[in-house]
Amino acid sequence: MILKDIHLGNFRNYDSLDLQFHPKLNVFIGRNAQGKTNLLESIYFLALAKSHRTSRDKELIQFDKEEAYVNGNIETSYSRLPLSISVSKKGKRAKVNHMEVSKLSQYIGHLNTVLFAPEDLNIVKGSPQVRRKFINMECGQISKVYLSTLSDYQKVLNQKSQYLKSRNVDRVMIDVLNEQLAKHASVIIYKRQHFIETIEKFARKIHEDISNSKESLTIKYNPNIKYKSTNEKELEQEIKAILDDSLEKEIDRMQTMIGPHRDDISFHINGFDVQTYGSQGQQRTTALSVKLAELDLIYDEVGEYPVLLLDDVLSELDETRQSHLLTSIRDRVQTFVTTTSISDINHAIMNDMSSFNIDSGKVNA
Ligand SMILES: Nc1ncnc2c1ncn2[C@@H]1O[C@H](COP(=O)(O)OP(=O)(O)OP(=O)(O)O)[C@@H](O)[C@H]1O
Repeated sequence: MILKDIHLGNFRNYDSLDLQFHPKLNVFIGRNAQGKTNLLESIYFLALAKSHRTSRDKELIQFDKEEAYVNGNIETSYSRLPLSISVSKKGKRAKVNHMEVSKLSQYIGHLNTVLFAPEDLNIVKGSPQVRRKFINMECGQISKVYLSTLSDYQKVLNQKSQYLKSRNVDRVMIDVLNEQLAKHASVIIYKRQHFIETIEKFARKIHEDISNSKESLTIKYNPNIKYKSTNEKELEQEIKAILDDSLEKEIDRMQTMIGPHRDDISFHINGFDVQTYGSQGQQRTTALSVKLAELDLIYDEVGEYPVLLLDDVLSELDETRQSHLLTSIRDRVQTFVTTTSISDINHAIMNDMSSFNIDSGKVNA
């Protein structure tokens, strides 16, 4: 999938902008606060009808203007499609092939993107909560069953928490809730395990490419419930038994203590834990590889690679890693990358890409 061009109007610090893109690599170069991330954000907005930086759409509209819009043409192996999205005080309007759609769900999904932003480093460095959120989002994208089971699990878990906080704990009720929790937990654990195996396969290959085969990445699932079962039905019974065993402790502490809401994953390079022992560059490469594995997941799902948006990743990687990243990815995936300096880009790559110099919301191609 390729984004051929884009047209912005009153979007952030861009009054009006028309750009034609390179099918492989596009580099947005500029000093701080000139509009590089704004441009990536506009592509993200064109794809998903929302920003990756803010939940308040109004921030996208240029100061003192009424409406912001982004238009673009995408090309897949079998079609060419104009997309258009705008935001004003009245809300958002989206068009596919010049036809307005009544629901944004009819709009989203035509342009697929994967974005890597500096805060994605938290997948490696952050708390288990950040990693669970990452797994939930990724698993949810490829499995509707996962999403609905997770939501059911959370509802029952909240109910159980309420019961555990009451003075006279209703054990019969908790037993019923534990049965439901065991059923949902077994599905969640199985899906997570499968997802982590899949993502590890892709991420390991990407990490190997970026590190020039010097590092071998593994991803370990660390479920909170240490189970032995080898199928989902057995697992459900095993979880129920574990929950029964923990009941007295949970009543004592007045909180739920066991289950996939306390799961985590860990990343290892050549056997060592990246969060504890990895250098900045290794942590960044790991986060990048894990996030870029999404490219392959989407390819498996829809048969086309999404476009890749890389915000401010080059400065943290040495020249070898940068050039391996850009050369291994751009032949498969149209890539957009921001950087403060052209010297960050390897010379061999510069012959086959487009660069855009960005200065106060103006662009020189
Ligand atoms: N709604 C808006 N209207 C006008 N200008 C805006 C709006 N929102 C942000 N800006 C301006 O956009 C600029 C920031 O752009 P952006 O975040 O793209 O920077 P950048 O080039 O990626 O910088 P850095 O290298 O520091 O990350 C700031 O000057 C900010 O004032």
